Amino acid sequence: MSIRRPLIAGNWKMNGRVADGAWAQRFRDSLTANGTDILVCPPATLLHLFQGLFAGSPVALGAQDCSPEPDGAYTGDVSAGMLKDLGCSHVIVGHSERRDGHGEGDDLVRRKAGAALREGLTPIICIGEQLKDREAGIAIETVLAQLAGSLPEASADDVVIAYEPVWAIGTGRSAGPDEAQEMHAAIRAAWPGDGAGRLRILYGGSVKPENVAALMACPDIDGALVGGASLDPHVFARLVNLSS
Ligand SMILES: O=C(CO)COP(=O)(O)O
Repeated sequence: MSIRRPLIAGNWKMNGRVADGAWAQRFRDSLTANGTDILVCPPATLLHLFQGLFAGSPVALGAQDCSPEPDGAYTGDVSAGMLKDLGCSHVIVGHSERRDGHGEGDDLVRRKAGAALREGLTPIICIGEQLKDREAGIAIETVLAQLAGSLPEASADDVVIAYEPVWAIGTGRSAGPDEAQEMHAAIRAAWPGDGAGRLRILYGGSVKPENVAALMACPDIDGALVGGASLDPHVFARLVNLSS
């Protein structure tokens, strides 16, 4: 069991319509009181709607990506300041679906995280190895190299790290608690400077109500970044309720 306050974050990815606003009330109605921080990251198109729906609730709002630049002539991009304006407290950066699908590298991820920090947002910096890296026995060094390249200068209180092994995302094949714990401990040990004990490290990749408790029982797993299982309000609430 982690000594840090748990954080469960839902990443809706490119899913959701305005008509899904009813999700918020169903989710809130299914939550039981507990000591877990809760974050929902809908697509950018729904942030304004969900800002209103989560007002006065324990559910925080996050975005799935941001520009590394401040406002300006960047067609199609969304700045960290715009996300702050919509009530976001967090933003995911460096998700593997952006690294692999959009060619984003560590340097860009670090600049995005820096832009988030400058606006007072908490970046959730995603790192994780491919299956070929794990099979080659270089999972830990691969992930620690990503961490070193993706991390802006920051206090451990101001960022969240999400370890998401690419082979576990959307596959139904979660890392086992021992595999995940080993990586989380390595990430914490590699944290530069002091404050490593305060750093929150989330696990992501096929987290479900059925496996969340075993993952959360690990000392260095402080929460989860949840994709598919966050789309159903009752399933996600059950997962949150089981996390602390
Ligand atoms: O990518 C993820 C969260 O960011 C994990 O997705 P799944 O939970 O659908 O495997």
